[in-house]
Amino acid sequence: MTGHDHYFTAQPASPDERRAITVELAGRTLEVETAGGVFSPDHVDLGTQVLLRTVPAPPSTGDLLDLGCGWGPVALTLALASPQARVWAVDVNERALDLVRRNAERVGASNVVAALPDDVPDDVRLAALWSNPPIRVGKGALHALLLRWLPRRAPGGEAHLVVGKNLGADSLQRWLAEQLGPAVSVDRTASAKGFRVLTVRDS
Ligand SMILES: C[S@@+](CC[C@H](N)C(=O)[O-])C[C@H]1O[C@@H](n2cnc3c(N)ncnc32)[C@H](O)[C@@H]1O
Repeated sequence: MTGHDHYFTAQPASPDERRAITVELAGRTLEVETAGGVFSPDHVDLGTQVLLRTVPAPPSTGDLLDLGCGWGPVALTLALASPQARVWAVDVNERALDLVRRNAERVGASNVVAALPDDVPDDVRLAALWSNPPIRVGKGALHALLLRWLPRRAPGGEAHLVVGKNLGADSLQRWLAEQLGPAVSVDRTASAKGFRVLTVRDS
């Protein structure tokens, strides 16, 4: 991928090159489809693994969000863990949305809704938000993204974000705490393999 072909563009220029990989998600061995031009196409990213291994089980019902779904490891985990919930798999990359749709069908997760950010109805309130967010879009865009979605938590809804220690996890934690104010806490709930999980919830 070149500097002009990021995985976070709507239509990546790099060859689609579909491939099947075998992954462990939600305690199951699954074959999923990935492609060039999406994030971490050959394996479940290490940061994503830290998120999935350390965060407690998601709520069993309500609207759950995987913010920046890529080919779908987080959304598929949420959907298989909580088959009664509705799982929004959101990304700006249309190739990623195509893959997550196909992967949900492959693993029998009929509760995944793949959507562009603007296609999630405004009245959806999130019982949980899990994300390996797109740090590489730059600080301004990342901050805007988080301030767009974190306030959409339902009362009691928790957000879990995995961020590399070297990619500004600690400064992001401080910034979120300042922005979100005293009604919300931003805690470091896990630290492993060079990643931190930040949890945002009502104080
Ligand atoms: C670090 S990757 C994580 C992908 C996937 N969740 C995983 O764990 O493999 C971040 C994702 O966020 C997406 N993204 C970038 N900007 C976004 C935005 N404004 N809204 C939603 N998703 C975005 C990227 O396209 C990318 O797929």
